[in-house]
Amino acid sequence: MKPVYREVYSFDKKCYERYKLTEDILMEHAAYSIALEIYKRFPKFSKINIVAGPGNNGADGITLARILWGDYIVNLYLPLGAKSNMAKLQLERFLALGGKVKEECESGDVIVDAIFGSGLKRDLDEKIIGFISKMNKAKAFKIACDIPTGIDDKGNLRPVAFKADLTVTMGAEKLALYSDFAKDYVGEIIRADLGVSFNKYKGPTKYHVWERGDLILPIRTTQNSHKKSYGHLGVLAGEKVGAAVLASLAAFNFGCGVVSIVSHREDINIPYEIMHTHHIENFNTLAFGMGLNNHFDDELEDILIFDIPMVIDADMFYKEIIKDFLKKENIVLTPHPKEFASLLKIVGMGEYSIKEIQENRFDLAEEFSNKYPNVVLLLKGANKIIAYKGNLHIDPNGSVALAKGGSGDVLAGMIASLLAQGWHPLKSTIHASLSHSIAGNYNPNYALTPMKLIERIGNILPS
Ligand SMILES: NC(=O)C1=CN([C@@H]2O[C@H](COP(=O)(O)OP(=O)(O)OC[C@H]3O[C@@H](n4cnc5c(N)ncnc54)[C@H](O)[C@@H]3O)[C@@H](O)[C@H]2O)[C@@H](O)CC1
Ligand SMILES: [K+]
Repeated sequence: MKPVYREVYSFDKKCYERYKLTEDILMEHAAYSIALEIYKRFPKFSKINIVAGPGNNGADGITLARILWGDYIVNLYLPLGAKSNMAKLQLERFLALGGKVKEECESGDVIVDAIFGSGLKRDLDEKIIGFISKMNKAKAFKIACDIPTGIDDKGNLRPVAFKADLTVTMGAEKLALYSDFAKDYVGEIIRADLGVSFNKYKGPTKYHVWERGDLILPIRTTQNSHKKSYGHLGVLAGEKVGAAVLASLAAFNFGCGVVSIVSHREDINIPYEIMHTHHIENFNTLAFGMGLNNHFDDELEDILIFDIPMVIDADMFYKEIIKDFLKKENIVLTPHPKEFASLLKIVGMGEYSIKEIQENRFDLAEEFSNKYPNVVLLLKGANKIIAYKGNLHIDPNGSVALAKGGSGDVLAGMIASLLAQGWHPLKSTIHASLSHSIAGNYNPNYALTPMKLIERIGNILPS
């Protein structure tokens, strides 16, 4: 698990005021850390094109040009000139070394984007959009300095962005790098230290990114146990029975001891390993909402009274009674953006389009979590956001292979499975999400079906 931040200005300030470092020292480290990646990856005299902007992101780029000059063929471009004091100073140093500023773009082995960083405040103008589109089309390895130009501090595109293979981010990782929009632009992310260790640089945060190595699986450790030691999950099946079947199979494959489908219908096909009942019985966990429609509407009041963990999904986010479930403990919600919009409307937190939800995912998830601190919210997306007690946990490990009907039912089943096995709701949600993401990295990425995904849950290797 690694910490990420909305902004790092306060940490830079700490470096200046408390640690007595200067902007010059920080910048030297910033540029050197990009140089190091180039030295590691490209032979001397490769052609490095650096496009630098007018501010200090640009100044990082000009500093890099100076460091590489003599070892590489360096082409420096300044489409907007050098305006900040540091940019001017770095340019002076570069020119003193014999460096030249180029006018016409040339092809190269590497393109470094140092146009705008954390100072991006408004949409890019036509000139820069043209530049970025040319840079994106170039057949070169693409490195973004701090953050790809065009991604703002919320992680939104303004309106286009540099498409990096590698982002070297300065000081600490920014939350914006983990927005759904940023996922196609950041490439590999490397953090650069700026003259003090990360431990001395960083501060407390409410934002955490979870990595593959953090995964905990429900490995059984006690031989003297039986099926009920691993919980009995009930999944309510409504109109679309398939959704409940997928959730049930996922839960069973992820370690739950017994899984039952509750359905009022007789005529449904249920896999052999899943039990079938007509009534809610002695379950220790319940999952419902997927494919439900109005099938259990008369019983939701009774379900409210059960004091067991519950995973609530899909159709439940369109029902007023959801408000009462939010008052309970041990509740996990798993909406996709459209369902989240409906949920926010029902609880009186505003009316949002799906686009607005996506542009404000972090803010809205955090706001919801502050209002309902005891509920675990998992907001689906390219990078899943898990919110609990006002903290955000981000799972960026998933892939586009998961963008398919049924993936969400599998995820809900996996979370319910860990709840049934006695795990805390937050821990259940984080590790089910990570497992879902890891199992969902599939080649070819168009061919992952929910049944294959369920099969793969059983093949994740413990780290
Ligand atoms: N503060 C520090 O101590 C350090 C800063 N560093 C670098 O400095 C960067 C931040 O520098 P700046 O604050 O100068 O900001 P930028 O270099 O990102 O932006 C420069 C200026 O461009 C203007 N601008 C914003 N959006 C624009 C748009 N769409 N079109 C045209 N102009 C626009 C703004 O006036 C802004 O101040 C970081 O991203 C990082 O790369 C690093 O050198 C490390 C140390
Ligand atoms: K940049």
